[in-house]
Amino acid sequence: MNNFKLIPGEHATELLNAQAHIWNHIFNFINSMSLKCAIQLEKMFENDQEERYALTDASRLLLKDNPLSVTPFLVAMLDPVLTKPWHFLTAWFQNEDLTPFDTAHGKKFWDYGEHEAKLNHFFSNAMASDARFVVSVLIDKCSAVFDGLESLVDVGGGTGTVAKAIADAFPSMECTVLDLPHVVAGLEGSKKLKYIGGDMFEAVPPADAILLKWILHDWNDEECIKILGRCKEAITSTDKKGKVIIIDMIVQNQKEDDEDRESIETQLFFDMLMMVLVTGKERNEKEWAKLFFDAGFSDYKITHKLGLRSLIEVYP
Ligand SMILES: C[S@@+](CC[C@H](N)C(=O)[O-])C[C@H]1O[C@@H](n2cnc3c(N)ncnc32)[C@H](O)[C@@H]1O
Ligand SMILES: O=c1cc(-c2ccc(O)c(O)c2)oc2c(O)c(O)ccc12
Repeated sequence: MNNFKLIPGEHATELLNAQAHIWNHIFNFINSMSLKCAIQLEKMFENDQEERYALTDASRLLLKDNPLSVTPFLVAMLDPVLTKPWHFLTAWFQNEDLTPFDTAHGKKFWDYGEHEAKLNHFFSNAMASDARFVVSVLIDKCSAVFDGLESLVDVGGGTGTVAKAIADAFPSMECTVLDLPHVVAGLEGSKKLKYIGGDMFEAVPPADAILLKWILHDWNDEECIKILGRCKEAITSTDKKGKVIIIDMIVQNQKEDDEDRESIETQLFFDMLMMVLVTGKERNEKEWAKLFFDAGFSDYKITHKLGLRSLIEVYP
């Protein structure tokens, strides 16, 4: 193997560029890890009291004390428990395990969370920080979605960040959070806000509206149809016909121009994340529509863009 030309002369420049390009891909994870380090050292992203410089919007979202901070999400996603499964993608493609998370840890994500307080805590904080962000935009920009509703159940509503904010903003609405018993254990409700420990695959309490924020992307089509079926029962159990309100991504179609490249790439990162941690995926509009009709709904309306996610109202 020592007598052939490794690099044909005329292609040397192209090959060196290709090598540099691959190096960039190899070390992409250094971006994530350096960001995590900077956050943990709490050295950067300080507000400058003397206003010599201004923070960008992105830096502001990394401030520890900003209620809308994305830092809890970063801390959870880059914890070794959630990065380890990526080393098991190849093994998972060749075995029968449900997810790479199972292959790495020997159990499902939610069984792990139930028994490991640390993951449960990181994950709850990550979800709550996003929930604060989204619900403030929702109440500010999309309040018409809640017009005329007397009751709402936030299915998989976690520790109740969204339901609490909705109950405060619309005092005539009765809000309920349904989540797994270990998630809502010990949480105190109020007159306008109830917590129910249960299983959304079994039953969803009746209401005018069911909210599913960041739920359906965690599950495969068959599982989603079951959840949506329970939601449909919940909004049609009286003679009043309610609606399901979904907040999740609608994967954009690839376009010719570069404008939406980063957005689509981020949506596809989430698609991979859902495959690695749980049994879910991100869906395009056609795939969403099929889910709704397969679950027995008759119509849907995509009303608002919430960054990379959308608000979808689904009608029985
Ligand atoms: C990705 S989190 C989304 C939390 C919240 N909706 C938000 O967007 O901030 C998914 C939630 O679904 C809950 N969950 C998972 N399986 C469930 C089940 N079978 N019944 C009810 N809730 C469930 C989890 O505990 C978790 O709180
Ligand atoms: O690590 C994750 C795990 C889950 C998840 C865990 C337990 C469940 O019972 C469930 O239904 C979903 O969902 C995520 C998610 O939805 C994200 O957007 C980002 C990360 C995750």
